[in-house]
Amino acid sequence: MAPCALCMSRPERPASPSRAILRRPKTGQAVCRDCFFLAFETEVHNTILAANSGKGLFRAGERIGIAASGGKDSTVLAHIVTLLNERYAYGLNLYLLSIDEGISGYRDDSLETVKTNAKEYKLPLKILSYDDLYGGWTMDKVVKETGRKNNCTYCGVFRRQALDRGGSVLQVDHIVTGHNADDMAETILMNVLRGDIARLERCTAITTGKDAHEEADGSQPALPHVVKRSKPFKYAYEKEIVMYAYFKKLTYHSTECIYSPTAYRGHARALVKDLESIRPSAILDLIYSGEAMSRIVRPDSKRPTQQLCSQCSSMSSAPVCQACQLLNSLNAGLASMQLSSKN
Ligand SMILES: Nc1ncnc2c1ncn2[C@@H]1O[C@H](COP(=O)(O)OP(=O)(O)OP(=O)(O)O)[C@@H](O)[C@H]1O
Repeated sequence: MAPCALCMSRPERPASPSRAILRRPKTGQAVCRDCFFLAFETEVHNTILAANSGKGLFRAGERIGIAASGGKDSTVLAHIVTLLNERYAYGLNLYLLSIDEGISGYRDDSLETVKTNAKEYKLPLKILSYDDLYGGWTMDKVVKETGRKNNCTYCGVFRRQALDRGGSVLQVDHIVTGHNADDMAETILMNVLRGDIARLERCTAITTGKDAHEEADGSQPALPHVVKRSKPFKYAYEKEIVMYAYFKKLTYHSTECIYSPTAYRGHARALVKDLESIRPSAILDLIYSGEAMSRIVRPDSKRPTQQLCSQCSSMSSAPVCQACQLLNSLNAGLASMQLSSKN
């Protein structure tokens, strides 16, 4: 390959620049390994600094739970947040938080990877399981009961709540997830295709839950503390995350979930990948379009009032939270009927 484009573009251009060993999927530049690492890390750092209208993603002293599944995205996330926290002295206290959904032959293996990562990065790890949290309803049992059609709905709703509960156990202020630019583009596309424009604000935001329950005068209401969620990889391409993990030789689990993806998300994913192969900027363009559309619809969209779930006391937009509604239908043996009547 040619000389590294980034070495060549430096003001103190080296006499013998390194040879490029890869072409960046995001920019098309041919770069050497070290410049790729630095560019990728710096872009994530810049995303962190610029987030939330320039206020930044983190505050010094925050306790951060890194949602770690053992897959490529969250493994690279744990590596990079640890590295940037040291390099730029963010002053964060980092923890790994994993949810065992009870998917044998998949999550049990990937959690072993998280345990290895916890040792490698010297981070405390907390694992919570659906089995314990949801009265024995592991995903293996849910799938037996409901079939393969709606299983991702159960898993997604349960995981969201499980991460919140894990956040409370660890007393973290903030959970970061490994959702990447491809995930964002997919979700935006799905919401647009469903005509669900009101959801764009939430799905394009880098941080959700932030100050969501703060009163207009700045005082805090009597509701419990809401753990913020952020996506530092919002603009990071999946292909670059994979390359980073590969060239850094990070330990991660590379098997796809045996129950995913759902048909609709699978089609959206395939469409995004097709568009990316024709025009790599399609992923970022979709995100920018989603952000722009969400700014336009924001004045009309009403946020549902938050309250405590009457069953489990977690935050909810309805008297009974979605996780408890799903759990109730499972316990009553009505699971497949209720979800299919909604679809
Ligand atoms: N079981 C889990 N425990 C903790 N965090 C999870 C778990 N599953 C998913 N997450 C978090 O949600 C993010 C997105 O999950 P999803 O299943 O969509 O991702 P993925 O693209 O396969 O990510 P990864 O490569 O990190 O597994 C993950 O990067 C991780 O931060």
